[in-house]
Amino acid sequence: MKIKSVRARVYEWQGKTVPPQGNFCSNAMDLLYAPQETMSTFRFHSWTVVEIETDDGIVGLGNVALAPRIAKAIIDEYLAPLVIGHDPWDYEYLWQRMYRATHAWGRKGVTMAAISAVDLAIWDILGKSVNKPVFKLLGGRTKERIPCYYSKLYRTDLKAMQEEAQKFLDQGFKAFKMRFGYGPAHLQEGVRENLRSVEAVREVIGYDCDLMLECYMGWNLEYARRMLPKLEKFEPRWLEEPVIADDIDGYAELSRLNSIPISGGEHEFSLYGFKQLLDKKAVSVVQYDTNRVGGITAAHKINALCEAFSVPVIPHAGQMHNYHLTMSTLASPMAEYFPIFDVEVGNELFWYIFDGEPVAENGFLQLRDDVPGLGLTLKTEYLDQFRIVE
Ligand SMILES: O=C(O)C(=O)C[C@@H](O)CO
Ligand SMILES: [Mg+2]
Repeated sequence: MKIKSVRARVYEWQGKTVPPQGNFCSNAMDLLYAPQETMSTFRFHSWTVVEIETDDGIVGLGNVALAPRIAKAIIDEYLAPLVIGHDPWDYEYLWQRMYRATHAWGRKGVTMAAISAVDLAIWDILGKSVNKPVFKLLGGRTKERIPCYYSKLYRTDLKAMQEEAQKFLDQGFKAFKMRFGYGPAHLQEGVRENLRSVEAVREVIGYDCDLMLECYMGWNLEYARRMLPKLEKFEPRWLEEPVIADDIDGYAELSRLNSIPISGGEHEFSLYGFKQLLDKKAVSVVQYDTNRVGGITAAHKINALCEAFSVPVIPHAGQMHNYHLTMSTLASPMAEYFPIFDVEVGNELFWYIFDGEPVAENGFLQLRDDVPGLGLTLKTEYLDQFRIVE
């Protein structure tokens, strides 16, 4: 079997968009002085879809959601020629070809995300070629089904957040992730607002459920140091990305305080990036995303590393490309789950592009044994609401 063609297309959402409310999520731009801009950078309304076809007619599907037009250009210009004509079963060799050929200017960020998309499509081909779901090629079923946590609860008014939490508590979720709306620029008033929001959500879900707190890199080390003791009483399962991804020493320092488990990794890349995080004991939970970190070839290795460090892997975003690794990895106890909503920030966009994503039931996800590959197909229902860049 040989790879015959690689096609990368960008799906750009043109349909109805719900404007995010309030200070919906702190983020790295918050430390700058123009707050209206900080929110406008926070959108993920397009996606790159990669289809790789083999000479025996199998089509594998991969995807990447970081800087989609740039990712497409990297795939078209650099990565496709490196894999065309090769046997997809030589996936490690192909991965190293892509990684090493782009190493001078790639390594992290959008290049690694583009490599991830090609690698995902290759793994989809492998599964389809032997009629097995990808998780069966990675170690098989380590759990009957995958526990997942509800991930939305953007910072709007507290009543609305409470109603949202109640609705999904009633649907059987036992774990929730909420977003902080405020950071250092919002001074003491923002500190109070942040605490109020956690209190409001805890009031609804109680203390028998897990609660995760997302900063999305919108704090700094000093602010995080001040916030940790104030948050302890709410018993968070983890505090996520309190500082920018490059401040690994900052993560390590916060982790050493032994106050609240610190999580991170959704903006880290490659086996080496995670080795650094683990060596420095920077995080208590690893959150790579397979469509950023280097695809399944890289994520599978990172899982082994995390197992050896006894650090759980709970990938960013959920979605099929991550669920197969979670299912096949004992070190991965749970998945993130973006619920189906109208398009807002864009975390929900994959529901509009793909068919085959499992819907959570009572806080659990199931993968089917009888669907080969990654289990996704392209949806046609919303096609007229996307601009497709060929
Ligand atoms: O789901 C997460 O962990 C994210 O960081 C998603 C991002 O959109 C912030 O909510
Ligand atoms: Mg996050």
